[in-house]
Amino acid sequence: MTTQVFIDGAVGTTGLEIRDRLDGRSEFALITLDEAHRKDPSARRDALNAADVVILCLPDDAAREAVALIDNDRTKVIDASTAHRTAPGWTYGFPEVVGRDAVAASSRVSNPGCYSTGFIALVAPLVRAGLIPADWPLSANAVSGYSGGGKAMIAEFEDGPAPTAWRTYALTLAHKHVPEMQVHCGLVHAPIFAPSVANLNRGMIVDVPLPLAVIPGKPSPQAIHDALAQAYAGSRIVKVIPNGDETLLTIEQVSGTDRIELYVFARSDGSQARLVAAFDNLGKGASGAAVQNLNILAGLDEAAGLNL
Ligand SMILES: NC(=O)C1=CN([C@@H]2O[C@H](COP(=O)(O)OP(=O)(O)OC[C@H]3O[C@@H](n4cnc5c(N)ncnc54)[C@H](OP(=O)(O)O)[C@@H]3O)[C@@H](O)[C@H]2O)C=CC1
Ligand SMILES: CC(=O)N[C@@H](CCC(=O)OP(=O)(O)O)C(=O)O
Repeated sequence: MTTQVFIDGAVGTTGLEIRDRLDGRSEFALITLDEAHRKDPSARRDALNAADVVILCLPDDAAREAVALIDNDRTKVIDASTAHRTAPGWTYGFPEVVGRDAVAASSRVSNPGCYSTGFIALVAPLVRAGLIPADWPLSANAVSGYSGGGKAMIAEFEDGPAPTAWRTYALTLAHKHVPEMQVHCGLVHAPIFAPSVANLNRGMIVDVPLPLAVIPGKPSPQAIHDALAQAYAGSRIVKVIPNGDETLLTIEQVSGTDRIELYVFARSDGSQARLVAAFDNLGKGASGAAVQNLNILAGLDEAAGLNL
């Protein structure tokens, strides 16, 4: 059976990447709107209600509006925006963390934020395993390619005058991804989150420092690594990289892919560790994750069409 899919926001950064991944896939038929109608609420209402699955690649307000335009109980929604990531009635679309069955059974799936994907991949299994106490004061540093800011930021870096090489932001410590990080890791306190953007198109590294020697129970780096390896055993998308002799990790090694690599780097005495997630903000951080969720909603192999 062919699944009818409508991407609302199909010519934006995330939407175009989803179209690329669906190209040539006979399991899906795309409902499209031409340039004159792609923002027309009436045309969008028709397309939204004709689809079996809609993928919202829109700013938050437009995503809420799109959901309100759906007036049947058959159309399923995958929302790539921040609008519904902690909303009641929505399933957080991180199958490796919430369970594939939970996503498969849902008609409202919120696609995780890019930074949140890295943080939650690293932290959620460790809180669940009791290796990080739920009330531990966590922090995270991160760097993103500029495509993470969508068309406007791409234009700023590629067409604007003298773009910066690197900048940090969210200096009020209230980045929009913090609530979903806290909720989906089950943390008592919001993590301190320090994102930055570099002058490269795509790619993302999220880095969580852990002072193991002062955490109750003093978990060892090996125990942390083993808990992550166990949580993602068998996943073709979330890869826990065995401890090796890496002395460098580059953002380029994962950009252009839909996988996420998790690392545990530690001092030789085991007193401190850095948990690091490396992935593509437009891959597992957005469009790759949306296609994975679409595959699940359609009852297909979750990794079909992904670049792993
Ligand atoms: N880029 C990334 O790495 C990630 C993005 N996201 C999220 O995905 C969503 C899309 O982001 P992104 O693709 O980067 O953004 P873009 O700005 O690149 O694309 C958004 C698209 O939505 C269109 N649009 C805006 N308002 C409406 C409307 N009312 N009706 C129909 N179309 C509309 C825009 O039109 P126009 O072309 O005319 O501007 C644009 O094409 C956002 O919520 C973003 O936060 C999530 C994870 C990662
Ligand atoms: C570099 C950059 O600006 N990144 C964006 C996050 C991109 C993203 O993933 O946002 P959502 O998933 O929440 O829509 C930001 O920090 O706002």
